[in-house]
Amino acid sequence: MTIPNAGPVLVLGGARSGKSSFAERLVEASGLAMHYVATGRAYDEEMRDRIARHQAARQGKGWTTHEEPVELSGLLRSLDSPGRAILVDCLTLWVTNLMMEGRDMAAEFAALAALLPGMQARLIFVSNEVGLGIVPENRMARDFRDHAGRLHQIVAENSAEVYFVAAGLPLKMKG
Ligand SMILES: Nc1nc2c(ncn2[C@@H]2O[C@H](COP(=O)(O)OP(=O)(O)OP(=O)(O)O)[C@@H](O)[C@H]2O)c(=O)[nH]1
Repeated sequence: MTIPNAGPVLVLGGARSGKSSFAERLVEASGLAMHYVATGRAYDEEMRDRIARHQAARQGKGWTTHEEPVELSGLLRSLDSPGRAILVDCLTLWVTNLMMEGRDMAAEFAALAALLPGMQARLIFVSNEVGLGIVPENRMARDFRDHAGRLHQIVAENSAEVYFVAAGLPLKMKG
C-alpha cells in the first residue's frame, strides 16, 4: 500500500466500515511524517469515549493530532510540507460543522478544491457515504446529504485515488 504523489486519496464508506483504519494503515505504511486532522467534536460522553479510543489507538505510533472542526482549508495550508502525510477524518463532520456555523458551503468547498492541486504534503481524506438510503423527511438532513455528495464529487475529481470501503474491504474506484 502506497500513497500516490499525483494527488490526494479519498476514502469513502459507511459507519464502522473500516474506512478510518484503512486510511490510517495507508499513512502508517508510507514512511512519511504522520499528521491526523480530526474534524469531530465531542458533543456527549459516548463521543468523548469514542475519540479517546481513537487517540489511544494512535498513541506511540508517531502521529501528531490537530483538532479543527471548521477552518480545515486554513489548517491544511499551514501544515503543508513535503515529507508529510495528512489524514483528514472526516469530511462529513466538517460539512456538519460548516452548516452549524451557517457558512457559505459552496465558497468553503471551492477554497478546499483550489488548495488541493498545489499541496506538497500527501493528503488522505476520509468521509461517510451518506447518500445511499431513502430520502430523509427532514430538510436539514436532505441539505446535509446534498452538501456531502457535492463535496465528495469535488474531492474525488481532484484526487489521484478513490476507495469505497464496506465490511472492512476497500474497493478502488479511481486510480
Ligand atoms: N476531536 C477529535 N476527534 C477525533 C480524534 N480521533 C478521532 N476522532 C474522530 O472520530 C471519528 C471517527 O470515529 P468513529 O465514528 O469511531 O469511526 P467510523 O468512521 O464510524 O468508523 P470506521 O468506518 O470503521 O472508521 C472521526 O470522524 C474523527 O473526527 C481526535 O483526536 N480528536
